[in-house]
Amino acid sequence: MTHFDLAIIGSGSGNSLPDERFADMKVAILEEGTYGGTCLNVGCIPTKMFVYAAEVARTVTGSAKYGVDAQLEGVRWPDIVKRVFGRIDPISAGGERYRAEDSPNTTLFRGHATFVGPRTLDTGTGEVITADQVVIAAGSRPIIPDVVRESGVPFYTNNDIMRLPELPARMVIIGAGFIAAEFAHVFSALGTRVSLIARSPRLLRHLDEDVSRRFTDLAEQKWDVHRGHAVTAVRRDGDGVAVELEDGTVVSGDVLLVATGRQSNGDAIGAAAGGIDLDDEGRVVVDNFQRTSAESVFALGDVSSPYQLKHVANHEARVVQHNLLQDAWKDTSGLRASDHRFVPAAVFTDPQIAHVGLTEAEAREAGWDVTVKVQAYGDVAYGWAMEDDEGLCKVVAERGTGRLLGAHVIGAQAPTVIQPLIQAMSFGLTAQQVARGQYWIHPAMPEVVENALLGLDVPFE
Ligand SMILES: Cc1cc2nc3c(=O)[nH]c(=O)nc-3n(C[C@H](O)[C@H](O)[C@H](O)COP(=O)(O)OP(=O)(O)OC[C@H]3O[C@@H](n4cnc5c(N)ncnc54)[C@H](O)[C@@H]3O)c2cc1C
Ligand SMILES: NC(=O)c1ccc[n+]([C@@H]2O[C@H](COP(=O)([O-])OP(=O)(O)OC[C@H]3O[C@@H](n4cnc5c(N)ncnc54)[C@H](O)[C@@H]3O)[C@@H](O)[C@H]2O)c1
Repeated sequence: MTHFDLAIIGSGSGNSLPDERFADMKVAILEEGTYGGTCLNVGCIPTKMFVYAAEVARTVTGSAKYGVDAQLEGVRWPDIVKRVFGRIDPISAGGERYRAEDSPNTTLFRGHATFVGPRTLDTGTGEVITADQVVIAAGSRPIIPDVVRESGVPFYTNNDIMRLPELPARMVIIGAGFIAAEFAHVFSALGTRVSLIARSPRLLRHLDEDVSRRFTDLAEQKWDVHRGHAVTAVRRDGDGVAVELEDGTVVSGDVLLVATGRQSNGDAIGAAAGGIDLDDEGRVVVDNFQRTSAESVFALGDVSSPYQLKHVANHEARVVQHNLLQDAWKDTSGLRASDHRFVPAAVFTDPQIAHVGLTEAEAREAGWDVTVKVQAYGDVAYGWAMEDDEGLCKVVAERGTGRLLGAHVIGAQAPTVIQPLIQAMSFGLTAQQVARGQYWIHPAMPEVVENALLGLDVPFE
């Protein structure tokens, strides 16, 4: 049985752990799927490359209101796919080569890893290994509702939808969260008729209600949206698929995309044998230092985090990287802790959406004396330039003190527009300090943030 200093399950965020500080350690990386994990291969990066192409198409189809007449003559789907994966696949292959062939201290095991004892792993390749320290970075996988799985009808997830050989004429999407909203935008903008099935009355229902409502209204103008009903049956319909809802509606399409949430892979790593506790949802339980219940075993990213976001996985990886080099179970004084106070997220749909902190409802529920300002993109100069009648920036703060509690943006470049508010919250700046303690470039889009802050019920000089 080979012994390692460090074993890492998962080559997504786990791949970034061994840097020059680990050069003297004997490291094992265990990966069962495509090297580089979700974000690189089937998540953030390819989706945003498709989103960019979709936005180029939308710019053309929406140009007339600026007095520019243009027509979208066609979309070369195979070329779009080639552009995306022509860039990504070599990165994955290069990363794998680097670890497998060019890193003398690293051994790559290509199989499904499971704990068979404390810090003892069956690599899924016929070999069992032990390690002084283990990092579980095993990520998450799509949840497939029984009604879909048991139907036997072919369906796609984010794992394969981006490699369709041709652009489908009609697509049915089950789900109304991040992935559904992003792919609905991509395929619709490129010419597919998109039907979206939401079991809740609002799309992206976890977001602030003003944003979720605005998004739902706009989505209904572009897509065939069915809200508030569960799926009761899924069946083949010629070469395509028919999805039946509890109110009797039948929604048909050529392909079915399932986007109904993601489940931690913590349930598939033999956690009990490794002495690793899981929570009720199958996530690996970790403390602030990313330590699991098993001594010398850390976890990070989707396998243990409720956030399921790459910037969170990256942050936790930096924490684990530091803590691996300390005596983490004997002395916590030198350890780093993860900071989950203000985790932002963005949905790269149409329009883009970004948020950080509490929704208005959450802030009121938590007992804050809340002041809120909703500022329309269309009320600032850059919004005029864009003829924008969709976007808004909502800021939630404590009345009087100006303590920032949350920010919610829907509109062009929302993930960029919101960044000053993420920064302000992270560094403890008040609404007054952010609004009046700096210049805001005129007439740039962030003026929508400045005006939202100035509209709060807090004292400005
Ligand atoms: C379609 C989509 C779009 C997304 N877009 C964004 C975005 O725009 N911004 C953002 O912040 N986040 C986004 N995310 C979320 C982001 O991709 C994840 O939060 C992030 O990739 C998680 O990283 P990780 O390292 O925890 O897991 P992963 O990257 O999933 O890595 C886990 C690896 O472990 C391997 N593995 C699992 N179990 C085992 C085992 N037992 N043995 C061996 N190997 C194993 C898997 O094959 C995988 O390669 C998106 C996700 C999806 C699905
Ligand atoms: N831009 C980004 O940062 C980004 C993009 C994509 C994914 N992600 C991450 O990946 C995670 C997973 O994305 P997702 O969209 O699959 O999950 P999600 O949690 O965002 O949305 C799941 C959706 O599926 C619905 N749903 C669940 N079970 C259902 C069922 N049985 N029938 C019908 N509808 C059902 C839910 O009501 C919800 O609308 C996200 O939560 C996010 O953390 C992030």
